[in-house]
Amino acid sequence: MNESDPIRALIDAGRIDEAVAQVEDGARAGDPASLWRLADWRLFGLYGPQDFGAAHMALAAAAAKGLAKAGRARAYLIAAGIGCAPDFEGAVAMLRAVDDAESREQLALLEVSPGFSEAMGAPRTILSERPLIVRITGFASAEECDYLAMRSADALQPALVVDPVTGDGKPDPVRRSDAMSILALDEDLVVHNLNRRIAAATGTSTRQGEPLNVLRYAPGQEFRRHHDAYAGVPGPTQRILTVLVWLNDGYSGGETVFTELGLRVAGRKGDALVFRNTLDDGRRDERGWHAGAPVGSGEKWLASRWIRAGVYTPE
Ligand SMILES: O=C(O)CCC(=O)C(=O)O
Ligand SMILES: [Fe+2]
Repeated sequence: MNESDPIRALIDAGRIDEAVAQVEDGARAGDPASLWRLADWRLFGLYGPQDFGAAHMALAAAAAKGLAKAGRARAYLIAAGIGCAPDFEGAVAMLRAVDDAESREQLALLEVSPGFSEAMGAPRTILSERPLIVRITGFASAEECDYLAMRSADALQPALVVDPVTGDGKPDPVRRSDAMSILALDEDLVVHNLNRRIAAATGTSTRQGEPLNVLRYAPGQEFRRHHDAYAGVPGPTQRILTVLVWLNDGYSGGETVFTELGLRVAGRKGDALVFRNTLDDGRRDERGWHAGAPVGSGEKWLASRWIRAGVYTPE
């Protein structure tokens, strides 16, 4: 029995109709916690249909009652264009209106982070023409890098690889690091701003990106030689591009090594590496095999985003 959360307790007991009725009654009465729960259910289509409009309305009502996290969540939906046209400036204005400690932190970070258009102006070095491998200097601000590492630290788990047969994640000696993914609805405006920049730098849409991963390699940990694209038939799920953002300095080893090209790249905090995994016809480019070399001393922190040929996060 879940004493602290009676709705959860009803659901766990299989009394779904009662739980739904209580949440709907609470929402109608303007109870912020019920509105928040209803928004979550409508966003994910739990205990009723997926309905982004209803989620927006519930979040707006909860925010009007003073629930700051509802205002922040709605700002993210507006930035990402979930249930509405994307409007980054409108989302920033909404965040400003929320004015709690977390929204102020996000706004301060947005102030010191490169914007969407500045992504195109950052200095680029072409490390390889085919496959295309480009290093972008100063892609992320130091503050953004610290923020990503800080907000991911608690959620880091041993990294998994996708089992090609079952599609499930499983531990594998290929990948020895800790990792976490920032799923779409856990994004905030700071993360979304980075994802927008990644989209701009690769000429893709944010919807093509898989969730941003944050990786932490301890001494001796590595990501052994692998390919980010799938070997099979090209299609919308193919991972056409990868973007890595180095989140820290101060470790030895840990270079990103393109084994077929004899190319070793040592990252600097805030720099990004963009590489194409596929040929023009969408098949895997066999020259794109790569590894994260073992870290010697210190910890290596990295953000990575795999970008698909088609939409990954549907609206
Ligand atoms: O850690 C690295 O340098 C490589 C990471 C990588 O290959 C990936 O995340 O797909
Ligand atoms: Fe990779």
